[in-house]
Amino acid sequence: MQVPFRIEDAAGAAARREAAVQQLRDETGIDEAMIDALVEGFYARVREDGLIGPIFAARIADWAPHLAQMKLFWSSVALSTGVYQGRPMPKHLPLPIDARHFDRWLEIFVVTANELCPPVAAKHFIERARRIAESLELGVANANKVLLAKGERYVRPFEGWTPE
Ligand code: HEM
Repeated sequence: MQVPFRIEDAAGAAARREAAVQQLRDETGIDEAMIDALVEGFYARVREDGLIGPIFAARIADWAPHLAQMKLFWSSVALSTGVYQGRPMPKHLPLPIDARHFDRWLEIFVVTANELCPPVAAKHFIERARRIAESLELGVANANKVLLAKGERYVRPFEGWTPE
């Protein structure tokens, strides 16, 4: 039997989503200004980094749209606002990266989050960053025909390999 669509159901769902976002804001203290500062501060450091900076530099000519996307991404990830509509996985699969790059990415992220955010917010961001980094690393390994066991890291086999 088809259930008739009711306007008040949709309104109720939207209100519940809004309340859940508000609860996350209240619990973590995270807001758009904090996300802006984190994203700007993080990528300023990334661009200076000798290992991962060149990988970004080779692909991102105009940083403004990338930073804008990353602010939406972190709003969706940290506050469940749903404002990011992209798919990060396919963007990372062709990159010349492995465990060493993910470790450096996370190292910079942890330092930046701890510096710019209060402890509860930093912890919230960092937990999510770790989880996503792990899933991206699994995906990158898979794309290179390597199936990682739980907890195993992806290290590219060719020792002389350097990021382009
Ligand atoms: C080894 C570490 C990483 C490197 C070198 C890297 C590099 C890049 C590059 C070059 C792009 C732009 C790709 C393009 O537009 O074609 C990109 C996009 C993106 N990255 Fe990463 N990334 C890394 C790790 C991560 C992690 C751990 C996260 C999340 C926690 C992340 C989130 C994103 C997102 C959301 C986008 C796509 C934004 C969009 O929709 O346009 N990245 N990354």
